[in-house]
Amino acid sequence: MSSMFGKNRAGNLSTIPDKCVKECNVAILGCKGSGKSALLVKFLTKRFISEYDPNLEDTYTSEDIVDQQPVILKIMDTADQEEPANMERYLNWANAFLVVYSIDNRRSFEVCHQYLESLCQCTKALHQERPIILLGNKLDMERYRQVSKSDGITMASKYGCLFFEVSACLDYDCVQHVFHEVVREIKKAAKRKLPIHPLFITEEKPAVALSSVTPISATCKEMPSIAQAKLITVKSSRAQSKRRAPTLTLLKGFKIF
Ligand SMILES: Nc1nc2c(ncn2[C@@H]2O[C@H](COP(=O)(O)OP(=O)(O)OP(=O)(O)O)[C@@H](O)[C@H]2O)c(=O)[nH]1
Repeated sequence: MSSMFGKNRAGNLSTIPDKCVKECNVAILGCKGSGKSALLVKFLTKRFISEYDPNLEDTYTSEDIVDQQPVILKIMDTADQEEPANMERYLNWANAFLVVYSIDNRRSFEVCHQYLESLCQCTKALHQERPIILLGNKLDMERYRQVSKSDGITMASKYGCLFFEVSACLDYDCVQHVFHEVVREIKKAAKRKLPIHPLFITEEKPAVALSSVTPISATCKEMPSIAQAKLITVKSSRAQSKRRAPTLTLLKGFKIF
């Protein structure tokens, strides 16, 4: 059933105008400590946190406006231990991926290589496209940089991803821009009539996916069975044209004020 659903959705995408693209599921991948949670919290609240429980996987929902169109962003903060695991599970759920490394940690960059390789292999096998953005985090740690910007660009080019460098603890606008780019990329993929939906749908059904700054263009991509992932809805004040960050309880068990 889920498989059929996936195919049907894919088939209908060509007839779906931009304004109907309402929902997208984004999985944030990357090794421990790369700053996935911090980036997500920054996007949701404009704040930077440094405390977290690294072992929990959660999914958050944010209502936002991208290019004057409302969108529901569901974002999964994954918690792989050391290396890519359970890629199928992610591929079954996500419309797009943010693959994160820390510019001051070479190992985290190498793990991204594994993620990108896995994602591309899976999406190729499934003949599907999932937008991917390669994201170098902790730009504020420039003086400890172990991964050059050109290394990031090269890897992104290789896998047909967009590429950005940001800092979760600095400028909010840059972080927001990345998430909005994901939405634009998903929209572009939908316009190209590519099947950006999961082949297997669980309770977490992406309605229609969505997703351009910078560099390189996207090529490969594809999805998780959000097993027991906790879903937390954050009614973003941004969606209501207010710039106040909401108070919410989320992120791996921590309270953010
Ligand atoms: N200097 C700096 N530190 C950051 C930044 N982003 C995250 N951190 C710190 O890096 C550490 C790991 O951040 P997390 O957001 O928990 O990383 P994660 O990828 O979610 O890690 P796991 O939860 O273990 O998967 C924390 O101490 C954060 O405070 C950043 O942009 N700059």
